[in-house]
Amino acid sequence: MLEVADALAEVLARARPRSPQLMPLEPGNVGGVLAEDVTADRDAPPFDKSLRDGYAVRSTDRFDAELCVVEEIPAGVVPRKAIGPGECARIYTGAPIPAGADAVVMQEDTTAAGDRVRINAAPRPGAWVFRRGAEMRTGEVVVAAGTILTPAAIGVLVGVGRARIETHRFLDVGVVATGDELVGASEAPGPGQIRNTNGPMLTALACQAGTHGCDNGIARDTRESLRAVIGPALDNNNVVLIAGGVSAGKFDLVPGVLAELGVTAHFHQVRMKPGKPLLFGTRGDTLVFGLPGNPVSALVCFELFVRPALRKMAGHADPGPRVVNLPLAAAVVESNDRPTYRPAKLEPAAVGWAVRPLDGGTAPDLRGMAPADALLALPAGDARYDAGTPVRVVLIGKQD
Ligand SMILES: Nc1nc2c(c(=O)[nH]1)N[C@H]1C(S)=C(S)[C@@H](COP(=O)(O)OP(=O)(O)OC[C@H]3O[C@@H](n4cnc5c(N)ncnc54)[C@H](O)[C@@H]3O)O[C@H]1N2
Ligand code: MOO
Repeated sequence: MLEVADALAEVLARARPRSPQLMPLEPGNVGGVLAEDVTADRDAPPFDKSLRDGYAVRSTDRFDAELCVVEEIPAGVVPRKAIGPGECARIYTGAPIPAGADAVVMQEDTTAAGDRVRINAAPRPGAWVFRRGAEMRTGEVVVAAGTILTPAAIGVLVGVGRARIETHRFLDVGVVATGDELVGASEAPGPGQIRNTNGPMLTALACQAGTHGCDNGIARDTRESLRAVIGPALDNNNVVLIAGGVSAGKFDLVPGVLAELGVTAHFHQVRMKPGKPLLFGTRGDTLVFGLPGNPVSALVCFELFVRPALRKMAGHADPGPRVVNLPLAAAVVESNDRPTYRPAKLEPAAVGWAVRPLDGGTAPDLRGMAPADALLALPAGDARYDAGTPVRVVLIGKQD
């Protein structure tokens, strides 16, 4: 059986970044990855700019007498007069500094008297002036290829006049839930039935990972039904997530149906708990994950294998998962023959952060997983970990 690290390497080796595409720059690009170097089309700020409401002055002036206010300069207005000795201009935040002036005195540090003003605190040269080009110079690369499109990066791109950018193509991710026992959210489960939580949950995970996640509904535990739902999902998506029907039972038909549909399986089973039955395959460039049906197992497999694959395909240099060492906020007792992942929550500690194990969250217990923002990654074996012990923690959900 494959170890988690080897299984992840196998997945990542087959998850190739998507080709770049010119796209309209929109707020919805947030979380994507820029695929080109973007340069500044002009200096920013484009002129020496006031950072305060106050008076533009000559820092070398004498401030023992009142200065004469020769002009008022709101933001958006071009100054017309140069400031000479004994003169100043009324100026507002964002307005261009007039010629001759080299500093701004905040209005709180002045006493106005008609068209004259007394400066109560002499400024240093350059005080409250944001120099032309201090943020960026014309032609300079301001957002490099590979940069994650944070809201601020989107603002910078808009600031240099970009209406379109090259980014990696969005991924289409199709989700298929399998099982005769499943009914939809609005239906009342009959005897032996449960609601389909995996479909919506995995679709939400795919959307959270910045893809077009699409819930393709429920396939029943027959070859015909599985083929009818999984076949089109394979045709129409870059990644297909199938939940359930991948372990050892008589009705676990997914591996056989995937083979019939032309999917090559690269591994089936990983030494981990939960999530052991995970199947990974490909058909052409399409990645296929046969996720275990237990909802927590499906979620853990998504975080450890699917999210990194989606990140790599979307152009992220670091596919993750992000693993940190943190002290436990409470003791944990674990006994297992496989490396184990348990739901946990990060919390501030006296110094830095700690990780608190959550109750429940075993393979079928999705409720216990719902508040988690991390997984404790505990090695196989019997052990008690006291509060304060550093443990490996996998951060889950959206990281950037
Ligand atoms: N003899 C063995 N039995 C099992 C093994 C094994 O190795 N040998 N593995 C166990 C492990 S570990 C897991 S995890 C499960 C996974 O089984 P499957 O992937 O085949 O999933 P199912 O049997 O279809 O379902 C398991 C469980 O999850 C519920 N389920 C399924 N789909 C959904 C859904 N969309 N929403 C909510 N809940 C769902 C299903 O009703 C079952 O209770 O197998 C163990 N068995
Ligand atoms: O390993 Mo399974 O995924 O525990 O329930």
